[in-house]
Amino acid sequence: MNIEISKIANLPTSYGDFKIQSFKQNDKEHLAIFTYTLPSIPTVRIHSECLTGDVFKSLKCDCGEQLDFALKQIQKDGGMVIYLRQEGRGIGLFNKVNAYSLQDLGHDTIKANELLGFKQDYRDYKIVDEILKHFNIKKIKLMTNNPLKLTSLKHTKIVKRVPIIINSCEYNYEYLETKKEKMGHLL
Ligand SMILES: Nc1nc2c(ncn2[C@@H]2O[C@H](COP(=O)(O)OP(=O)(O)OP(=O)(O)O)[C@@H](O)[C@H]2O)c(=O)[nH]1
Ligand SMILES: [Zn+2]
Repeated sequence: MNIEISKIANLPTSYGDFKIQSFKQNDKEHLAIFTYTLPSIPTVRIHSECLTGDVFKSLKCDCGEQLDFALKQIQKDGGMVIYLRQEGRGIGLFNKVNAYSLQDLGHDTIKANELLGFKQDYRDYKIVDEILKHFNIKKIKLMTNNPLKLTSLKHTKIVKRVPIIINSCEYNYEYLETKKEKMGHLL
């Protein structure tokens, strides 16, 4: 895998002080955001980009609140957010907006993808192993509810799953139900 690795920079945030490093794979510029001190078994959040949720605080999904939860918890416990540029479960922002438009007509998140000719999920997590190897991290506590993520790492041992549960609201209720019933999320 051909990866370009940036220098490390300080990233002071409203959550506290982090460091940031970018890992460039083809045209994707992924990020590791990590605490100054990393425990021997750090808490890691693998977060897939969701511009609408992460930046604009959309209530259609739980991404923004999950990122908020992860940054708070990781600032406290020590660890890393690996921010993967796999917007819309890999279909990209433009297609996700088209999928949202179909969801406005009553289709769920999976059906909307299918109506556009896409599978439900295109993400892959190989780069995560490479990023963790770069930091010499061999064991992690993984913050997720997604069972696919728990089996996605080949070089890193997940010693514990840390649930990341966000309260549902009227706008994301169906999305969370679909994740639980059709995608097997541990909610
Ligand atoms: N195609 C599509 N992508 C979506 C939709 N809602 C959120 N996403 C994307 O889904 C990704 C987040 O996936 P989730 O299933 O919410 O969570 P996860 O990362 O699989 O699992 P957790 O680790 O438990 O959070 C991000 O890339 C979002 O942009 C949607 O309705 N359609
Ligand atoms: Zn989202």
